Amino acid sequence: MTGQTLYDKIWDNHRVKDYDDGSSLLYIDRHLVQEVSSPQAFDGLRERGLPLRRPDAHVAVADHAVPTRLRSQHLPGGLAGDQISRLVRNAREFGVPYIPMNDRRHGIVHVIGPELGFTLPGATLVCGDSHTCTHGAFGALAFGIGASECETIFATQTLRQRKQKRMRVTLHGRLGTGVAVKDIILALIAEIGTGGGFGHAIEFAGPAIAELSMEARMTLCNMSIEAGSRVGMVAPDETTITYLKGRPLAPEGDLWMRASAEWQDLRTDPDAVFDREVDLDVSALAPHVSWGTTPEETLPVTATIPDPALEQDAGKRFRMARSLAYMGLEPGTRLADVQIDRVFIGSCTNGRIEDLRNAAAIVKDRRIAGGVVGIVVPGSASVRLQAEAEGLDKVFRAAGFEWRDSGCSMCVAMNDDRLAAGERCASTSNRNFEGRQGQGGRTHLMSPVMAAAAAIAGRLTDVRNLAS
Ligand SMILES: CC(C)[C@H](C(=O)O)[C@@H](O)C(=O)O
Ligand code: SF4
Repeated sequence: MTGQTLYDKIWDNHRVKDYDDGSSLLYIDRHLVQEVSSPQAFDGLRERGLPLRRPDAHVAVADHAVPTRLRSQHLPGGLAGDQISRLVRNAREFGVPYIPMNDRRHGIVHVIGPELGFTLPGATLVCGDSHTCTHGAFGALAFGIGASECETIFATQTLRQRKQKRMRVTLHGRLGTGVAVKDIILALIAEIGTGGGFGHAIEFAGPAIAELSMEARMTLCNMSIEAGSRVGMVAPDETTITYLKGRPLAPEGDLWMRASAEWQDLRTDPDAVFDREVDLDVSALAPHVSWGTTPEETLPVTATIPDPALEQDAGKRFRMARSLAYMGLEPGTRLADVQIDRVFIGSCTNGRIEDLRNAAAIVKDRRIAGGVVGIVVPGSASVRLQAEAEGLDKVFRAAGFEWRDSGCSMCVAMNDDRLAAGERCASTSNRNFEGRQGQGGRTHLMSPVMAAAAAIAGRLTDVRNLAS
């Protein structure tokens, strides 16, 4: 028998029973609950008169709909306000631990799970949100689920799942100056496509991973879903254990000693076989920006906008032309000549402390270009407070950025922060489809340092020309 992968091991540890059709019932250790995907699940429980199987296995927080501008005690109006107040009511009624909007622990689900030590290696963790793959950075088996599945978890703490195929992405080499882990994942998606990881659980491995911080690993795993894979994981190591030690919900004392020793051994066996292997040398990577309306439509910032007329594949040609029309771009234009109106630094992809430190280092003692509006939205209150303690808020403000409260903000047009039609945004988020940041809004995905550089230049620009 060949060895097992990290994914196989966690899967087996949580398998309650197998079904004839090849699927299995998995025990789910943790469930994060947000305001957009949970109302239906709570309604379902109410209708069926079911209690929660394990209230302590859940944490609820409102992140998509919360306002980020000078938050007061008041809820926003409309759908956003309704979603938040429903979550508050549901959490109270069903006994789910709830983190209020103005709490020091508030933030985007995928930022606070790790911060609280709610996300742990070897655990199964789910959330009614596709970017739940972020938590795989800790060596957890984490994936997004649908609203009806949230109800199943609430009621039974189990979920019937079909096992994914195994895929390993091995990263070699060292990132150059000004090149970020966001560039790795954008380059990977450009290469394998938005369907490249479909049906597979990705494990990111290789020498380049060992050097990455937890923040960077989370950025990488966060965008696995943009490559079509619901699962992206990294085996736990010293970096993981150092990050988790002393977190509010992490084990303590003897339990910590035992758990951390087990986590050290939680890795893919050397003789394990993957269904698909991809290798990427990160040393030669340039900073990337997306030019189209899928994360796959991404190029090095040094490139020019591609010409659909040169594309052989008819379907692809059509999609490219459509993307360019929506984005208001002409083939042959240098990416570095594309003017921008807005800059968004934040989201569960790049709203962590390291992201803000890196972006602040670029904007320090510089000014945002005239006419550009930039907002910095920490992924959590804890990130905001840490950044403020380090004076990063002052650096951003002095450069002309708005400094906001935690939330999903302009990553998704479900709150007050959104683009107007035709506005072009340099964004550190993860999705760029039509209307994602507001109807008619145009998104260019990039790393925090690239977004910071774009703010200063007033156009897409190669951060390596700014960094001194
Ligand atoms: C609204 C929510 C359920 C959605 C998701 O599933 O990911 C959102 O977070 C997103 O990033 O598109
Ligand atoms: S920050 Fe964006 S990607 Fe992340 S959970 Fe919120 S809306 Fe989804």
